[in-house]
Amino acid sequence: MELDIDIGNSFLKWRCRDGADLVARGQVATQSLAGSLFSELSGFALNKVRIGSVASADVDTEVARQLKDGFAIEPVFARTQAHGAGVVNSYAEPERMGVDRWLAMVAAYQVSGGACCVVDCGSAITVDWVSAQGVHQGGYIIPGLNLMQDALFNRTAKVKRRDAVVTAIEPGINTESAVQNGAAYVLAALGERVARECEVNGARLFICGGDGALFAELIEHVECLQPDLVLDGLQWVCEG
Ligand SMILES: Nc1ncnc2c1ncn2[C@@H]1O[C@H](COP(=O)(O)OP(=O)(O)OP(=O)(O)O)[C@@H](O)[C@H]1O
Ligand SMILES: CC(C)(CO)[C@@H](O)C(=O)NCCC(=O)O
Ligand SMILES: [K+]
Repeated sequence: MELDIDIGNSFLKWRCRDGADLVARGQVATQSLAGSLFSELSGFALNKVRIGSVASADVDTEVARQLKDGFAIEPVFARTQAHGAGVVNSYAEPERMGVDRWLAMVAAYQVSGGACCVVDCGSAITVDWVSAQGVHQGGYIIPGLNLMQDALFNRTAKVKRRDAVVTAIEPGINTESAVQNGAAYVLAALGERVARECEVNGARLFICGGDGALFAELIEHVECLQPDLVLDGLQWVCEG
């Protein structure tokens, strides 16, 4: 059985498979990893554990410790490459690129076999462009929906966080809805631009991340949702 783990700044996501069959999956806040992370898997024999992490070294150490104690296995940590699985990185210092971006790009290119764009709507929103030849054209790193709102709550005197409202795209009629819908509006505008550029460039769009479903709905491209893109990339980057 193989366990794949994607550790982001907000959440750790994991998926355990036996061949092509899904055994179990889960998600836990990155801030609260103490305790037992993979209790559903206790008693199972894990043959392989692959991790892609953009969290702190302390977080990685804690996850590795739990895997060693619970399953007597050493995980393989994926690293961002200069090139691999048909994709060439644009960074002069590839190790500085978040491995989640690299994993998602590699998985997207493996699926599309042509030009593609990955939008990962997590703690941060990242947009990455890959050419038909697999060359990374570059990307964008943008504060995610929560971070956009936190910036306002933390850096203004009168915009205060109160109860969250249901996110919608309409102009807000109080502070809460103006802030929350403002973030959704930015996301929708970004999405419209990305979708247009995908059409012009003949690039296939891939959407993932905690706010990926919202993003896909806002731009009416739910067929582009690939929630496991980062996890999917692990098999290529750890074995390619
Ligand atoms: N139940 C939820 N609780 C908290 N955030 C949520 C929830 N559902 C969706 N989100 C959104 O999902 C985002 C986190 O998504 P995701 O798990 O993909 O991020 P991450 O991989 O941890 O982040 P990153 O890779 O950018 O460090 C949050 O910023 C928030 O906007
Ligand atoms: C941008 C995030 C936080 C998105 O998860 C992650 O990919 C990261 O920490 N990247 C490092 C900086 C970079 O990718 O250039
Ligand atoms: K992520």
